[in-house]
Amino acid sequence: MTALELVGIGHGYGVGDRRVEVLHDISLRVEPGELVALAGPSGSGKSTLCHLAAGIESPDRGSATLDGRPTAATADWSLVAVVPQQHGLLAGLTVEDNIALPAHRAGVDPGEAFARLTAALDLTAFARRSVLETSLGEQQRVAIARALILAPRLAVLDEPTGHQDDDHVNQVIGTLADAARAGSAVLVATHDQRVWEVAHRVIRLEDGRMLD
Ligand SMILES: Nc1ncnc2c1ncn2[C@@H]1O[C@H](COP(=O)(O)OP(=O)(O)OP(=O)(O)O)[C@@H](O)[C@H]1O
Repeated sequence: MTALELVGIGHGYGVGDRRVEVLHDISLRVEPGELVALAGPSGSGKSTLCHLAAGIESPDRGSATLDGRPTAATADWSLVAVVPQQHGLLAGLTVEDNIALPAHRAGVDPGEAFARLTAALDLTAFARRSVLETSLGEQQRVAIARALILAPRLAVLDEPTGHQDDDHVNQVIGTLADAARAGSAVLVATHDQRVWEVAHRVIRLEDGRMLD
């Protein structure tokens, strides 16, 4: 069964003279176990499509569904987990509390997944530190670990290698590939060719339209 299904998506911002149409007639499926990369120039609409796919916003036209339900109605990290460009971490919490938050909210023991993800993403050494005392690259990996801790049905990640050096890029890519192998549908907006190379498919956007 298709996990994520986007059908005829159109979306824009603003009203009247200031209205900007950003996405035009986007249809896309991401199956469980599939890693799909979303490529395209700056401003082509990748982040907007991520927001719609993850249900952060509802599309003006068309539909975005996960297992047949609008993603916008899904406030459950085991179904849809997101790594936004700004990471969205809770500044008052430690690294480990940020990562474990979805598990704690769901009443699930973060145990094995927490240990696996913190090791895979090189986060173990400073797990007890406040996220305010970590680098941007470390914060990005914390957000990735948090998104994957409940092995979500759908993970949507916006430029998840953007703040990483080569070694950590490889760790991030390996972690995303593992998540897909474990059955998540993974959608990644990225300029990073190294992510395109491991993706099952690369979808290209230009001026808000999908290229063939
Ligand atoms: N809240 C908003 N209000 C008005 N315009 C917006 C808003 N958010 C995005 N846009 C515009 O929508 C277009 C697509 O933006 P989007 O962030 O989706 O592109 P992107 O492909 O992710 O770019 P980048 O690679 O630079 O992150 C851009 O022209 C942008 O200026």
